[in-house]
Amino acid sequence: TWSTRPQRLLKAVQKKATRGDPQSVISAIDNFCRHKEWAMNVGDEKGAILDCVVSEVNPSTALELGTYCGYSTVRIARLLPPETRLITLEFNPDYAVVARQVIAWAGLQDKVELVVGASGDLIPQMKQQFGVKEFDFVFLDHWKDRYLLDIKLLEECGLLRRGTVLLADNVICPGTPEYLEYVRTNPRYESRYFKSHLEYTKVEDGLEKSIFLG
Ligand SMILES: CCc1ncnc2c1ncn2[C@@H]1O[C@H](/C=C/CNC(=O)c2cc(-c3ccc(F)cc3)cc(O)c2O)[C@@H](O)[C@H]1O
Ligand SMILES: [Mg+2]
Repeated sequence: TWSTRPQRLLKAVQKKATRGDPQSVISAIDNFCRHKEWAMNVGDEKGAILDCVVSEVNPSTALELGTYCGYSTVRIARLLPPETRLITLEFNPDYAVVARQVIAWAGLQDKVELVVGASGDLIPQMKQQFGVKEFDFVFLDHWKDRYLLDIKLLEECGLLRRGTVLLADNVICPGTPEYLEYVRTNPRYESRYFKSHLEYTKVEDGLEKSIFLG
């Protein structure tokens, strides 16, 4: 039976990275995607911007929409202080199986709660089932036509507070026009574009950082 790209990415991590060393996991994935097979991880260039924003926010509770192979999960979780946690939502069980092993290889499983399911179903459960009061930071990197729906849902569920930072990947490529329009025109958000490139390419892409004003 043929392996999938996420399974081949995981093999590269287990071969090249050191257990318990998140940076070596990040480097192994970036090398695999740059030299072997492109994959839709946020990558090293946009990843450095992600690192800066996460470090600046220093979130107690963070949410990631779209785990995929766990690359950005590792990038975020490695920066979180003890007793803080990252909840990451992934609806493809096969991707979740790979991501759990990538996160474990990095030694970050105690900081990360990977939940298998659709964001639209899981976000309304965050308070009751997952004991979340509110999120300090949200990274959006799932289906691009879900970004706007899901931040409206987060608003409705009272999961955003004054100062919550939303960081959205791929606002140029593949693009998230409705989301961009909303966060840039809605007075309840203060938005800023970080110009970068599509992971592992020279194509323009960028991250949109939006602060919820309450
Ligand atoms: C139902 C809501 C919901 N709930 C929970 N999990 C969900 C979900 N909807 C999706 N997922 C999971 O998230 C991941 C999908 C991510 C989607 N990402 C891109 O499409 C993308 C594409 C390019 C690109 C491709 C080709 C090009 F030529 C250029 C650019 C670059 C990028 O950085 C990209 O992120 C998968 O794990 C899904 O299972
Ligand atoms: Mg992306």
